[in-house]
Amino acid sequence: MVRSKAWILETPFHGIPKEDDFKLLKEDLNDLKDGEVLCEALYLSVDPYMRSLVSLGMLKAGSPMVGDQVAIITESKSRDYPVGTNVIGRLGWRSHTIVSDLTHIKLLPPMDDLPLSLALGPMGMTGMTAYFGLLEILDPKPGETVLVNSGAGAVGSIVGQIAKIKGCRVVACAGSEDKCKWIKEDLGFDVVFNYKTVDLGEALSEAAPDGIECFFDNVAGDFMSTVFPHMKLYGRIACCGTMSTYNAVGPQPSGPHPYMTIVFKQLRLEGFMVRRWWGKWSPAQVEMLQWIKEGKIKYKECLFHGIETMPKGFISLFEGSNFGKVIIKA
Ligand SMILES: NC(=O)C1=CN([C@@H]2O[C@H](COP(=O)(O)OP(=O)(O)OC[C@H]3O[C@@H](n4cnc5c(N)ncnc54)[C@H](OP(=O)(O)O)[C@@H]3O)[C@@H](O)[C@H]2O)C=CC1
Ligand SMILES: CCCCCC(=O)/C=C/[C@@H]1[C@@H](C/C=C\CCCC(=O)O)[C@@H](O)C[C@H]1O
Repeated sequence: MVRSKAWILETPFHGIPKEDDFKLLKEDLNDLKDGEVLCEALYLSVDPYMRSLVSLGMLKAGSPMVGDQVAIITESKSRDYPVGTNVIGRLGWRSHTIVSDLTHIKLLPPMDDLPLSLALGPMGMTGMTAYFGLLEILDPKPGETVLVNSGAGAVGSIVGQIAKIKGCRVVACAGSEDKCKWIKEDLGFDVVFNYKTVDLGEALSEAAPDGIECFFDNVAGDFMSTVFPHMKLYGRIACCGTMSTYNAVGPQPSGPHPYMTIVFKQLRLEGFMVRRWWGKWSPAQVEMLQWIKEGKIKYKECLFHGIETMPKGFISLFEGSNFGKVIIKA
């Protein structure tokens, strides 16, 4: 008999999630039926969207926490997935899972000798978000200025590096001096500032006196409103996420938004969900693997140890204490 540990949402979040909002349950799993496999989590992902699922009413009190994990098959009654196979799947915040519908798991992308956890970071959902959000939505040209916020995060750090590969000038910001040092010195972004300690408008005027062609926005809210006047004519904005609003309590802030600037500068804003390019993930992963092996894409992981630490890892995303991709090693 296998005992699984599984996190549920006990109390819907109010503001920034708290450890008390979660509850860890223990469940005895049944024996496998024909066609089923038993997955044991190796690495689990925590991501900002999990917070927004509560605001959207998609996660309620008592719901199992959702999310991707890299797992190993430890028991199998399926020929397609023998014992020892590594897989990735949206299996939730749980240590062991019986999978009956095998479309819920997939083989990992080819990763050579890279750590398996990268299938949740640069080789996985966050890396693909950076890849497609930048290349498909913004389509930056060599010499153009690309601005990215949350620049030391899982998505932002990859956005900036791909923009550098494409010959762009990268302006990025992050919320601590350590993060700024990493993205400036190790990742080679051109202009970096700590948005918490500067006047954002002044920092942008200084960083991009001729204006910004491409803005990859992970934050939205006042940050985005402040950026509009610094955009160039026909500037492009990829709306990737809204870190500044996920923990908002009550009605969402309504502005001010410089709408006239959007019209006058003929800006293009486009929201996206990375699954739009699901069919193109494989070649993108091949290119990402190559860039990582060539040292053109560097990555940082913020590792938490033990499934018990999942709420802590998740909360770190909203405290800004994470560096790169937050991963829980089971
Ligand atoms: N559209 C899509 O398909 C996808 C969108 N996303 C979005 O991409 C964004 C980045 O995700 P991800 O890279 O995983 O997360 P990160 O690794 O960037 O972690 C979140 C970071 O956001 C910053 N932050 C936290 N709270 C605030 C706040 N109130 N205002 C401004 N910044 C804040 C912190 O960095 P700092 O120290 O710089 O403040 C924190 O470290 C999110 O908005 C996410 O929802 C992610 C995946 C897919
Ligand atoms: C729901 C707000 C999402 C904010 C941006 C973001 O981080 C998106 C991440 C997606 C995530 C979406 C999960 C559920 C969305 C709601 C249901 C649905 O339409 O499927 C997950 O799919 C990985 C990222 O693509």
